[in-house]
Amino acid sequence: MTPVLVTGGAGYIGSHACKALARAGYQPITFDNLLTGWRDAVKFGPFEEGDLADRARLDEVFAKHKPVAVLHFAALSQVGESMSDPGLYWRHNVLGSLNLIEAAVAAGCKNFVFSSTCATYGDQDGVVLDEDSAQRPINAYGGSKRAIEDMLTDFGTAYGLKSVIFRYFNVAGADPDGEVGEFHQPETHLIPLMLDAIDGKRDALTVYGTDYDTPDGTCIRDYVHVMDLVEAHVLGLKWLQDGKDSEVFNLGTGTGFSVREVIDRSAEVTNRAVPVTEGDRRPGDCVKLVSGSEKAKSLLGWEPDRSVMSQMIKDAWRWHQNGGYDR
Ligand SMILES: NC(=O)c1ccc[n+]([C@@H]2O[C@H](COP(=O)([O-])OP(=O)(O)OC[C@H]3O[C@@H](n4cnc5c(N)ncnc54)[C@H](O)[C@@H]3O)[C@@H](O)[C@H]2O)c1
Ligand SMILES: O=c1ccn([C@@H]2O[C@H](COP(=O)(O)OP(=O)(O)O[C@H]3O[C@H](CO)[C@H](O)[C@H](O)[C@H]3O)[C@@H](O)[C@H]2O)c(=O)[nH]1
Repeated sequence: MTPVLVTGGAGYIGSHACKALARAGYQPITFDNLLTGWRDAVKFGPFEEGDLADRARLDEVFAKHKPVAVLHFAALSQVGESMSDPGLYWRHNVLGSLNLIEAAVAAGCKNFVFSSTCATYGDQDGVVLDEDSAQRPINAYGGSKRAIEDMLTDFGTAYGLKSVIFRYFNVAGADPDGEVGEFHQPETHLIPLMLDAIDGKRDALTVYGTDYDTPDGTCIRDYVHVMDLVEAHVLGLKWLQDGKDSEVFNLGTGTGFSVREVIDRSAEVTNRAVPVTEGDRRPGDCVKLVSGSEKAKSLLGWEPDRSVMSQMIKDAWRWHQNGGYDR
C-alpha cells in the first residue's frame, strides 16, 4: 500500500479521509497531537503521536514511513477563538504548517494536499465565490489559512513542491457506517450543537444573529457532506501523483442554507422540536458563504452525491445517537 502522511488524522475530517484513503489502496499514517482529536478515531492505519511544532519528530516520521504525499488537516479552526486570540492562530497554524512543509521538502516528499477554507474569502456582498474570487479574510483563522496557501505557492516556486489546496465550505454529516464521526469537545458547529439541543444534552441552540441582511435574518452557509469532501481528497492526491500542476479547488455545493433553514430541516429529519433561543451575532461570522464549485467537478471529476441537507443531518443524527469516542 502506498504510504501517505495525514496530519490531523485523529480529527473529524482527517479520520474520514483516512477511511477513504485506505479504501482507495493507500496506507494513511496519522500524525496528530490529540489536541482536538481522538486516539479511537485512528482506525485505518498507523498512529504517530506528535506536534507540528516538533520538527525533529516530523523528520523522524518522514524517515520511518517515506510517505509519497502529505494531506494536511491539522489546525485550530474556531472562528470565534481566532478573533479573541489571534496570536494563537498565527503561531499554531502558520508556524506548524511551515515546519511541516519544510520537513516534507527536506524528505523529498513533494505532493501536498492542504485543508483551506472559504473563510479566506471573507464577506463579499453575497456573491457566489469561485476560486478566482479575491481573498479578504475577516478573522485570524481565515488569515492564517491564506498565509499557508501563500507559503505553498512560494515553496512550489523554490523547490517544486506540488500542492492541491481545497477551500472547504461548511463540512457536515458523518460516516454512514458509524465508524467515525464529528466529535468536538467543546463543540462549536451548528449541526452537532443543534442535535445536542434536540436530544436534551443542552438547553437550546442559540441562533447567532437574526438581523443579518438575508431573507430570514440569519447567516447563510454552503454545507458539504464529509464523505463527499474526503473523496475529493483522494482525487486530489491522484491528480498530484499523475504529475499535474498545483491547483486550488473550492469544495461546496453552490447552494446556501440559512441557520433557520438548517433548524427547520433538522426538525423534519429527526421528527423532534429544536429548542432555540436568539442571541447576538458571533464576532468574525461572515453573512453569506456560498461556493462556486464547478472546477472540482470538471477537473477532478468530483461528484458530491451525498451533500443533500437532509442526508447530512440524517448521518450526523445517527452518529450522534450511537457514536462518540473515548480518548
Ligand atoms: N469542519 C469544517 O467545517 C471545516 C471547514 C473548513 C476548513 N476546515 C479545516 O479542515 C481541517 C480539519 O478540521 P476538523 O473539523 O476535522 O478539525 P478537528 O479539530 O476535528 O481536527 C484537527 C486535528 O488536528 C490535530 N492537531 C491540531 N493541531 C495539531 C498540531 N499542532 N500537531 C498535530 N496535530 C494537531 C487535532 O488533534 C485534531 O485531531 C482543519 O484544517 C480546518 O481548518 C474545516
Ligand atoms: O451555536 C451556534 C453555532 C453556529 N451558528 C451559526 O451557524 C452558522 C455555521 O456556524 P459553524 O460554527 O457551524 O461554522 P462556521 O461557518 O463558523 O465555520 C466553518 O466554516 C468556517 C469558514 O467560515 C471555517 O472553515 C470553520 O472551520 C468551519 O467550521 C454560522 O452562521 C453561525 O453563526 C449558530 O447560530 N449557533
